[in-house]
Amino acid sequence: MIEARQLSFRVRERELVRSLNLRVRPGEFTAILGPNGAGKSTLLKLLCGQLKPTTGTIFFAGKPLAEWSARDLAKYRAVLPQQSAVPFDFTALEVVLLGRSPYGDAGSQEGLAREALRMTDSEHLADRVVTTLSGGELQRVQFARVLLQIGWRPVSDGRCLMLDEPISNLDPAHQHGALQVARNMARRGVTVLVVIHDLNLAAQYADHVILMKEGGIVAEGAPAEVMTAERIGDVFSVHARITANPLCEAPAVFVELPPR
Ligand SMILES: Nc1ncnc2c1ncn2[C@@H]1O[C@H](COP(=O)(O)OP(=O)(O)OP(=O)(O)O)[C@@H](O)[C@H]1O
Repeated sequence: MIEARQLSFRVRERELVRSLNLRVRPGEFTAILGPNGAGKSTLLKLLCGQLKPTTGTIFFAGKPLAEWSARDLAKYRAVLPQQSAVPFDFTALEVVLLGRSPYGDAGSQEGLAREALRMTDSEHLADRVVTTLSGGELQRVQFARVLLQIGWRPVSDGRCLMLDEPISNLDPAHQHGALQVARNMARRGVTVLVVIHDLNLAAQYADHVILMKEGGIVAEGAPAEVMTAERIGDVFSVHARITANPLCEAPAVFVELPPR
């Protein structure tokens, strides 16, 4: 469970996140949506502790973030940033094993690391040097690393998986594969928070969506409640139409640019 109260982040005179209050619940897949520059990544960086808020407090499992030790925090929440630094010359398996660093047992967890790679359809990449991987392959390997960090056994402590655009480099099959894994993690009790640009995939996989604009939350709730044509049109500066997705019980969003 993640909670933020009166969260703000200011750089010089600009408020990138403005007085946000939010709760991200365990057992749910929560998607953060919004246009470029809305503050989604900044919010995620604040929530995971990478940035220090200008005002406000963040709680993990009811305890203020400032009171968590770095090691306990690393066991409680795993973060996949938009761009992860690639350790020079590491193999994919070694990168995934970095997910066990907080536990100090990477040497004995090769089997689990291979399972994490399997979950992201990347087991065949295990012995490849990561600097030679394609963008999508590397993104799947990094996803496997955070899966190993948080684990996939059912949990009752609401530990968190925080993913910033985890499917930006993936083909459609792997996009669905990664989002299915994230949803399955939520079903096992994990608090799953995902920044995502694809409105239709968000509608299909998220239990709860948070729609951001200019550093604030415009609306949040179930996808069908939040993703109205008027709201999507306003937030993204487009003409939007919403219909039923023929493949599942989710809204399907179509947009075009308004005439100039
Ligand atoms: N350190 C900084 N100094 C000044 N401006 C910043 C800083 N960090 C972020 N910004 C600005 O704050 C705004 C929000 O950035 P953020 O990365 O959170 O947006 P985002 O919603 O994740 O966008 P995108 O969809 O493009 O990834 C942007 O306009 C960005 O240029």
